[in-house]
Amino acid sequence: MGKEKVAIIGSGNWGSAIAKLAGNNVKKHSDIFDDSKVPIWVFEEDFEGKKLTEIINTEHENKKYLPDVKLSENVVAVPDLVEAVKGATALVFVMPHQFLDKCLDQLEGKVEKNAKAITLIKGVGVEGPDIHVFADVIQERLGVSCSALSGANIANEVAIDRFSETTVGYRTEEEGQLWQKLFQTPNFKVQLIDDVAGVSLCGALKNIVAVAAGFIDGLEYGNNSKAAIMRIGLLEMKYFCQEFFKDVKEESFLQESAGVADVITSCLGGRNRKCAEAFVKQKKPFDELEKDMLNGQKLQGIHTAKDVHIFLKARDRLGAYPLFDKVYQISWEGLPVEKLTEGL
Ligand SMILES: NC(=O)c1ccc[n+]([C@@H]2O[C@H](COP(=O)([O-])OP(=O)(O)OC[C@H]3O[C@@H](n4cnc5c(N)ncnc54)[C@H](O)[C@@H]3O)[C@@H](O)[C@H]2O)c1
Ligand SMILES: O=P(O)(O)OC[C@H](O)CO
Repeated sequence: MGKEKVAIIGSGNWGSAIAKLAGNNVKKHSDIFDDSKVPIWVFEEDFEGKKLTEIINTEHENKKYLPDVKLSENVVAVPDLVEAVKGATALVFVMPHQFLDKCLDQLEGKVEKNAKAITLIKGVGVEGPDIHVFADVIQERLGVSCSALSGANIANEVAIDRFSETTVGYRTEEEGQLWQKLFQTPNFKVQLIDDVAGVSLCGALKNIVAVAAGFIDGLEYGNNSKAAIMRIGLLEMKYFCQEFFKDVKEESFLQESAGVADVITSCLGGRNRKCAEAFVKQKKPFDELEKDMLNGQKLQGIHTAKDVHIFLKARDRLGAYPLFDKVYQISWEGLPVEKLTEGL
């Protein structure tokens, strides 16, 4: 069997951080991976008068989305999506969830038959009463086995090698071990679990909880209130998974980084939290705050709150998830933020 050829699909804040790890690790495990080139698909744009791909390929740094972090020289920016995945057998999906569908439209029928994939995207796909995790969507649409990685992983901290953990929910143990080799470093510990849905859903739903935590910060209610939001949020995450995805594993919530640890880091330090605090304090809509505060990076939590609202409404189960619903009502329907804790 030939060596695995990696391609990274997405080059934002997390995509660039993970490209740094992967670019180094293919060299460390050159018996398994082709270490000559790790293509990273870049949605082309100009930055400071140059093409972003040109900056990445000459300065080995994504100056817009992950400044001051050097990427290994084998990480090569490619503006054409189909070109980026040509010949790749290990596909890493890591773009804001709102762009996945369009990418899959372009990739259908274009990936290697023996490829496998992993998604690092946090979100869910909803159509009325139907809900899907993205690992299943990618698997279905591209015909490749797709695992999921999620955890307490603020990209800027991982990128500068601060100790962190993450969880891979694998399809097969062998694939889990491959992804572990691609991402693990002495300071980025990759745990494996046979729970693609649990890992994926924790990553998506914690973003709703992080928005609620940001509202609490905006209201200046203090740490007891924030801890209560984290506890209630984690419980709603667990009930949701168990109600709608029967095979999720209990361990994913408390024993894995994808569960409780990601709730904590996101409620303390994430972008969803930060913008939700500003939503309360600056009284501006989220799309404006995203533009003002994130320099092109994207919020996931408010969109996931809307997706989950659509799904729960279609299933007539809104009443069972009051925190998720309050976040939706406040973010999208003008409910006063002071109502957040009422009835919880
Ligand atoms: N940043 C983090 O700390 C972090 C950590 C773990 C997981 N995640 C998850 O990883 C996923 C990707 O996040 P990120 O931080 O890499 O992205 P990001 O928030 O930095 O978003 C910017 C990216 O979106 C791309 N983009 C903008 N418009 C686009 C378009 N029309 N079509 C396609 N791409 C477009 C940009 O080119 C850029 O690559 C998200 O689901 C996020 O929740 C992020
Ligand atoms: O910055 P956020 O809120 O998108 O969260 C980033 C990561 O998901 C934290 O694990």
